Amino acid sequence: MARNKYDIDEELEEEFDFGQLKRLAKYVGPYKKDMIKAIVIMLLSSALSMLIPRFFMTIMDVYIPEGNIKGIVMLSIATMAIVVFVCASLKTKIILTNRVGQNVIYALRRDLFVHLQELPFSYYDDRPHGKIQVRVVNYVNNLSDLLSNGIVNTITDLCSLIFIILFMLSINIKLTFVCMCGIPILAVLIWTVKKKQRRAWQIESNKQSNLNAYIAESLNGIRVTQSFVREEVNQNIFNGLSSDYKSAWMEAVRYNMMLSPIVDTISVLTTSMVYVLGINWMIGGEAAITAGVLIAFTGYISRFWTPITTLASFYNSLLTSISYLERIFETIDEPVTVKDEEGAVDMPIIQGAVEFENVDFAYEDGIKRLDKVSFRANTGESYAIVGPTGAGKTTIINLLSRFYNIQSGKILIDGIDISKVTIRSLRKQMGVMLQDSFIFSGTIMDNIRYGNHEASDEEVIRAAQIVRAHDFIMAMEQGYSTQVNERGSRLSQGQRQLISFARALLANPKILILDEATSSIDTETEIMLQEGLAKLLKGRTSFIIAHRLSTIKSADCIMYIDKGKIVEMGCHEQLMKQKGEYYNLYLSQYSFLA
Ligand SMILES: Nc1ncnc2c1ncn2[C@@H]1O[C@H](COP(=O)(O)OP(=O)(O)OP(=O)(O)O)[C@@H](O)[C@H]1O
Repeated sequence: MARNKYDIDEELEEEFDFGQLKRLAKYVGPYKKDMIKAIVIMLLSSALSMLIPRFFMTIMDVYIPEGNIKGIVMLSIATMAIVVFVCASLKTKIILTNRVGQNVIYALRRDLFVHLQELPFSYYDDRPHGKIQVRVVNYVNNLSDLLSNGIVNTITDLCSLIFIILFMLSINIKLTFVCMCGIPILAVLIWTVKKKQRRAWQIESNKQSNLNAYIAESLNGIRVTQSFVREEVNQNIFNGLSSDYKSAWMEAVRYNMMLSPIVDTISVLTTSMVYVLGINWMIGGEAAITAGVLIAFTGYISRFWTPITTLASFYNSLLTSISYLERIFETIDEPVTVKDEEGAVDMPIIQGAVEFENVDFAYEDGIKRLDKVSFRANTGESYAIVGPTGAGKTTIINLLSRFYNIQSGKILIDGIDISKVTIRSLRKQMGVMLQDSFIFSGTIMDNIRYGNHEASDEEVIRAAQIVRAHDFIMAMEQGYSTQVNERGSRLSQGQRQLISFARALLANPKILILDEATSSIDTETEIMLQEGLAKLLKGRTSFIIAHRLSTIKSADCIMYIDKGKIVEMGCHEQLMKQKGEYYNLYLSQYSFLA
């Protein structure tokens, strides 16, 4: 039930939020020393390189007329030494800034991932996974340039600009003002496109997110796509999203591209003005303007526009990055709605008594999926939950593990309200096998051990034996060390279920929850599995959801759920005598025996 589908854009923030940059600065904080080192080295190199045009001026106006060869050689050597120093400092800066950039990206990505691990089911119910993934991978990557070069370059370029202006002023004030007269024009142009440019990058990030969401969805559903021969339809949807992304990117880049030619044009115009006016003033007999002054000025003008061009491109990448940062921090700020309450204590060792007291629950506001559900499950007994599709069976067990918060009522384990204990201590004592028997990439041994990472190989094998998975695992080329793919595409559906079953058992839980655990397992294996389970379930409270009633006939108690309410409750014999909903369901499955 995705509120935010691949073809629905995410909301865009109106205002340019400088707070995002402040937050980013906190990530850079730990690497202050490296940043300062890089800035100092670059400032030094920039200050030294400012001397070069001055050297040329001295050579032209003083040493050449004087015929001072020694002076010319000395200044040439000094120029070469400065060039070597500039190259070495550039290399050091690249190493330092890349280190800082990559460390910050690492920390941001880590925080995102850690937070994503904490977000409740409801967050994932509402979003396509592709839109989440694009934030962790692409958006964070896109910050790389801003972080690795942007910050240091901006500071050093700003300082260089100040140095250059000071040096130019010290040579000739009039020519300096001629050179600077293009800056207000540039500032007005940047200000004019700023809003549109920012919006264009926000739209680009939205379109990228949509495309990613669709790719992820299509890959997950590729089997269904191919079996229903939907490739062409999907191709059209993909083309649409891809071309939206392309157009959004072109539009955003158009603004970025505008800046560089504008800077170049202004730079060429002001440089020409410096030459034309400078030469005119020199010919007109202005003593302060000599050939050396004009040559030195030429050197400074080219340097003057270089930092302005880099600052302009930094401004571009800042606008791009802000739109990504907004999404990244939005995810990190997403509230963890299912979390430990203040003062929550660890759940003591669970005995297994479970009680629902008038529990109401809705996934979406106003649509109740459980309505005043109340029942009591005794320690060590097995409870089956049956009922029509969509009745609320999975919802009940989702609430027992506190995957969602309930709206009203109470859920108690051993008399303790589960909302008052830490989630970790609660879930660690439960063995849950969800309908989705997810298999992770890795070995079969790793997959079973997911239920308890401290379990020994023997314990893993023992769990697999109980659920009758051992034989098929041993028949595979490398037994428990066989590599399986994500989602377990090398395994049959039944084999995947057996592996997740073993995983749930390995947690050695006091409360075991099985949601359609055996729906894809053949009857013969299931009968064998039931024998093993009967022994294993002793002393544990279990909740078993099953559509196949043979699986749950022997449960101590069966609850029949319909439309979010418990309609009937009792053991198989009692419910059969009652001749109600359970009886009808049973007859519908076994009428051939009658
Ligand atoms: N994440 C969700 N967001 C919104 N509605 C949901 C969500 N999950 C389930 N529902 C709705 O809640 C109701 C109960 O769903 P639930 O999964 O508990 O049914 P179930 O009895 O386990 O069904 P089945 O036998 O098909 O597994 C259904 O109507 C379903 O559409």
